[in-house]
Amino acid sequence: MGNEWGAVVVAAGRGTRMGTAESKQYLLLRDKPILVHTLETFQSMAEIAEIALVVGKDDIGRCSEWTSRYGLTKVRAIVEGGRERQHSVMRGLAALGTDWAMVHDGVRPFVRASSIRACCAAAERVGAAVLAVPVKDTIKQVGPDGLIASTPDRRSLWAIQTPQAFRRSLLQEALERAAAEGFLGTDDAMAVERTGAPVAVVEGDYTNIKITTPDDLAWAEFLLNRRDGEGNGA
Ligand SMILES: Nc1ccn([C@@H]2O[C@H](COP(=O)(O)OP(=O)(O)OP(=O)(O)O)[C@@H](O)[C@H]2O)c(=O)n1
Ligand SMILES: C[C@](O)(CO)[C@H](O)COP(=O)(O)O
Repeated sequence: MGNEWGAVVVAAGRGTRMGTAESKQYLLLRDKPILVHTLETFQSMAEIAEIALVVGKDDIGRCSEWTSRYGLTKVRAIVEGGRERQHSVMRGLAALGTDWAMVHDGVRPFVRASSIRACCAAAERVGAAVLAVPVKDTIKQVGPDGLIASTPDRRSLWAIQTPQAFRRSLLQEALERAAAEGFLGTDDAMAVERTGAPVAVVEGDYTNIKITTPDDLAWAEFLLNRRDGEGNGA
């Protein structure tokens, strides 16, 4: 990781699967909102020059207040998100000034600094890289009839996480092309993959969970206590 990096942290989702009145990225994990835990890891890394935070329009005010309260000086822009995650990423990217950009979910507070570094280093070699872990379960493709259609070879299956790291121009052009062609991906790499450019997969770890459903909150408390005993992997 030899270049200066910017990070887009997307947190403009509504958290419908969590089912809480408060959006999940603002739920307290011990003493601080989940989003603040996430931002602190990026803030702490010398290689990261700036952060573009993407949130809902009505949350810009409180996020701005938190950046002061928690010393998140690298948050250079807080921008309003879009309808889908991909739209939010595009808006965040437009607010970054660096030639290298990574995208991270605001609801993945347990990513390790060492994993971020490994992902960015791979992107510097290949142009694009994502963090991921090998799947542990057997995965089936299931048809609309509820019957198994196929069983892909597990050795080639990885569960994809964030951050996803890119030469900024590569991601920007890929996202613009996806938008022009009406393509919506569930992660950032998908836009790049469809241009034919290579994307490296970097093994991360299973604790980099995306807080998605209520069960994940108990797991998050456990991981936070454990991390306090270990440091954040810097
Ligand atoms: N229009 C959107 C949708 C999602 N996200 C962000 O993308 C990340 C991953 O999305 P997900 O876990 O699916 O979050 P939500 O969309 O909030 O959840 P749900 O799908 O349950 O509504 C989250 O940090 C979320 O805030 C975003 O910035 N803009
Ligand atoms: C980008 C991502 O976190 C990779 O696992 C995931 O695809 C986001 O998907 P979601 O549908 O927004 O949860």
